[in-house]
This record gives sequence, structure tokens and C-alpha cells, in this order.
Amino acid sequence: MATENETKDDLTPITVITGFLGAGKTTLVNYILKEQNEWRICVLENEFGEVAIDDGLVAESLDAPEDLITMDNGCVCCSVRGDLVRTLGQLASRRKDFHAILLETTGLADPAPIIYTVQTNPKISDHFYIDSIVCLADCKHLGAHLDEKKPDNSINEALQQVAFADKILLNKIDLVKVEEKVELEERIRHINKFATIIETERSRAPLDRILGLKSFDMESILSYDPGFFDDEDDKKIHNLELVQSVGIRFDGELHAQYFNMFMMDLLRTRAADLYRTKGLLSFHGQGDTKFVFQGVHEQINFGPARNPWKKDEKRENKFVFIGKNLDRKELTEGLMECLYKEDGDQ
Ligand SMILES: Nc1nc2c(ncn2[C@@H]2O[C@H](COP(=O)(O)OP(=O)(O)OP(=O)(O)O)[C@@H](O)[C@H]2O)c(=O)[nH]1
Repeated sequence: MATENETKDDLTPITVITGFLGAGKTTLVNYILKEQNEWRICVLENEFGEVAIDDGLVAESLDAPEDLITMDNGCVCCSVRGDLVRTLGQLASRRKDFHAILLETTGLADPAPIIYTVQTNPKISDHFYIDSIVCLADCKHLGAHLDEKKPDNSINEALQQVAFADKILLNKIDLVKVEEKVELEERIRHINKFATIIETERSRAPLDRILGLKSFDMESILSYDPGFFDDEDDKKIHNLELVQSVGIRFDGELHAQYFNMFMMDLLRTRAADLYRTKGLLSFHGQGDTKFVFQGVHEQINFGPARNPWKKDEKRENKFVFIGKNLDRKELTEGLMECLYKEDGDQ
């Protein structure tokens, strides 16, 4: 809560960026950093996955590396909630250096405890306020995640993310037919009748429709969840064990063709269970080019990173697979088989 002399205008706005795994959150953060040149923005990144990849991809868009803070000891809405309080507490003394804070949550975060923490902890609420909760909705895959059956006492993260947003970006409209888009929009409207819905491709929303609008509204949250401020013990739990993360990292150069075959085979058989795949890779015969691999179920993007490998940088391949029924041993062995070997017996 702001002190008597301090109104909301004196506090620093936080835009919470939420949405299921792979919906386009990092794409939105990078887009905002590129487009909003007049503001100095601080980015708080919380990524789900044993190996962090997004921090590197966001850092490429920032002028000052200290403007990116990563919170990687768990999911920001659960175990890392203490981290959020600590991080924002430390940021309070230099918050006036920034026009805005972007808080990118993990794709499995429940926004409710984050909102609760910011609203009720004076270490945060004396200095910051929530400007907006922006939810990225992946037109292609959100419907299936909303349909997922969870155990009775567990929340459906995708549903919570839609329900608690005041701005919903209907993203990846390029991947669906108009009818599918309309059907998803109706479904979203059914869950959340207050949020503004904006159609986007590559998360490109007009910035004046998502930033600096003070559009976060506690009343609409309470109308969805009248028990929002009630005792937490009565609430459904966030069961992160339903989704696994397998992180794999190893040195060396990959054989492009072998890697391609491995990934194609994996996606052909496991796409439904593979919610998210990310990688930073080094390929034999590609000089200093660093490659980025991005997968969301069967949709994959693969191409050069903005910055090449630095001169003294270790050529390490990093992967993270997030989903259900993942076999760490099989994935590790499969990837190791894709390493390029000098002796030519591939
Ligand atoms: N076709 C298409 N791809 C998109 C669009 N927006 C984002 N993507 C791609 O979707 C993939 C995931 O995007 P991210 O921005 O990394 O998603 P995220 O929500 O940050 O993912 P997590 O942090 O893993 O939850 C990337 O390959 C993006 O390039 C879009 O509008 N259309």
C-alpha cells in the first residue's frame, strides 16, 4: 500500500507477463524492449526448466546487463515467492532508475499467489504496484491445456492464467484458421469477461494498449475468486510434479543431420507430451554461429542466435525438455549420439 504522501503515481509499475509454456512471453519481453526506447525497463525473469535459456535470449535485447534479474530457484508463484519479495525488496532502493518492471513468470506459474504477494507484502506494496497482468494465449495449443484434467486438489495453470489477466494477447493467430481463433476467443471470454483481448502475431501488441494503463483491477479478480484473500490452506495446490523438466548440457559440436533426425523422430512420436523444448546449440561446420532451437509441441523454430559464439566462450550445447512422461536417459543418450565425431565413423 502506498504511504500517505506517496500516491500510485510515485510507485513503480510492474507488468506481470503470464501465459502457458511457449505462448510467447519472452517474445513479448524482447518486443517491448526493442520498441519502447524511451523507458528504462528492468526485467525479472523466472524460467521453468533445469537449464536456463531465456535469460540469454532476453539479455541480447538489453543495453545494460544489470537490468535483467533472474530468479531461478523454482517457480515464482511457489518456492521462489521468497525470492520475489527479496528481489523486489532489493530493487526498491534503485526503483526510481526505472520507468517500469516486466516480470516474466514461468509458463506453469499461477498468477494468483504473485498478485497476492505484491498486494499484501508492504516491502513490495510500499514501492511497486501491478500495472497490468498480461496473459499470452497460444491460439494453437491453449485449448488443449485448458482441457487437461488435473487431480481434484490441483489447479489448472492455463485456466488460472487466463482468469487472472486484464489483458489477453490472442497470440500465434498465424497458426490457426479464423474459426479456431473465434472458438478460443469465446472460450476465453467465458472464463474472463473483463479482460481486453488483443489479437497478435509474434506477441506484437500495440504498446499503448498494454503498458502504463493501470489496468490491473482487484475487483474483477475478486469477482472470479471471491475467496482470493482467504486462508491459503483452503486453496487448491499447485502441483508442479505433473510436469517434468529435463535439462541436458554437454560440450562439443553437433552433427546437423543427425540432430535433425533425432528431433524429427522425437516430435513425431512425442509431440503431445512435449510441451516445450529449448536449446542453445553448436554445430560442426557452422563457424561461430550459435543456434537457438525453440519448440512448442510439434511447432519448431530453429535458427541462428542474434550473437555468435564469443571468442573464448565454451561451445556447450544446452537443452531443456518440459512435458509429461519424459525419459531423461533416453533423451540424453539420443542427443549424445548426435555429436560430431572427428574419426568419421558417423
Ligand atoms: N508462429 C508463431 N510463432 C510464435 C509466435 N509468437 C511466438 N512464437 C514462437 O513460439 C516459440 C515460443 O515463444 P516464447 O516467447 O519463447 O514463449 P514463452 O512463453 O516465453 O515460453 P516459456 O518461457 O518456455 O514458457 C518461439 O519459437 C517463438 O518464436 C506467433 O505469433 N506465431
